[in-house]
Amino acid sequence: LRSSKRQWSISDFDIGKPLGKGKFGRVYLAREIKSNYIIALKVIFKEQIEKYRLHHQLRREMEIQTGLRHPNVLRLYGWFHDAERIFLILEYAHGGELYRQLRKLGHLSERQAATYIASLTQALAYCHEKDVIHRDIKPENLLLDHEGRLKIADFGWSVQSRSKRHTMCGTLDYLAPEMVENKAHDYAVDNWTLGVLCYEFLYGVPPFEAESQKDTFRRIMKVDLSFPSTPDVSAEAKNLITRLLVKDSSKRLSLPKILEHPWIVKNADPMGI
Ligand SMILES: Clc1cnc2c(Nc3ccc(N4CCOCC4)cc3)nc(-c3cccnc3)cn12
Repeated sequence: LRSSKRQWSISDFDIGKPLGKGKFGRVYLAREIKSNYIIALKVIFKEQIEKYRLHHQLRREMEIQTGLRHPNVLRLYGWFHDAERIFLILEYAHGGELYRQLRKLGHLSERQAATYIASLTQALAYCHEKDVIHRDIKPENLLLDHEGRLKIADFGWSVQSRSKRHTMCGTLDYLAPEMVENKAHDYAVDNWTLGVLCYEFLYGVPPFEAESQKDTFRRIMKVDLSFPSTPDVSAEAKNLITRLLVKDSSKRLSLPKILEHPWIVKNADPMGI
C-alpha cells in the first residue's frame, strides 16, 4: 500500500467486520480493492472531534504516526475524510490484542514477557529519538502481528473492543506519579509504564490496582509495590520492575540500560517473537 500522497476515498476499499469501537469511532477490517491489501480502517466522527476540540491533537498524532517506521510500531499508511468522518488507513495486526492473550493465559511466561518488554523498549527508544513521548502504552494499545510480534497501536485514539470489559477506559493504572499529579512529564513516563506492563505481563494484574481510582492514585504516589508469592517470578524480573517503578523519574532505568538488564538479556527472544 504505497503511502504516496494519492487521494484515497472510501470507494477504494471493501469494508469487512468491525474489529472494535471506541469513543471516537470504530475500527474495521478492510481490503484495498486494487491491490487486495488487507488493512484496518479506523473511522473517527468529525462531530466527536469538534465536540472535544481535538482537531489539533488528531492532526499532530497523525503526522507523528505517519512518520514512524519501526517493526514494533503499527504503520499509519495514510488518511482521507468525507463530510462527517475521518478515515485512518492502518496496518492490520492479524494477531489481535495483546490484552486478549494476557486475559486468556492469565499471565505470560518470563520469556514472553521479556520479549514484549524488549520490543516495547526498542520501539520507545525509536519514538524518543523522533521526539515522540508518552505513547500512552497500556495493554489495550498493544497488538500482535501474524508472527506474534508486538505492535504499539496507539496515537491517542485507542479503541475499546466490543468483547473487552471497559475497566481499562479512564484507568490510572499505567500512569506515572508525575502524570497522575498532572506535572510536566518527560520521556521517563514511558520507563515507568514499562515497569507497570512488565509486572502485569508476569502477574496478570497491574501493580497498583485498587477498588477505586483514589486508592490507585494513592498506591502510585506511594509506589506501594508488592510481589505476590504466586506465580513464582524470578528475582531478576522483580529487580527490573523495582528499577523502573521509581518515583524520581531521573532515577528510573534508562531504555538502553533496560536492554542490557540480565533478565532481558537472558529471556528476550532477539527476533521479538
Ligand atoms: Cl488498528 C488495528 C490493526 N489491527 C487491529 C486489530 N486486529 C485484530 C486481529 C484479530 C483479532 N481476532 C479476534 C479474535 O479471534 C482472533 C482474531 C482481533 C483484532 N484489532 C484492533 C482492535 C481495536 C479495538 C478493539 N479490538 C481490536 C485494531 N487493529
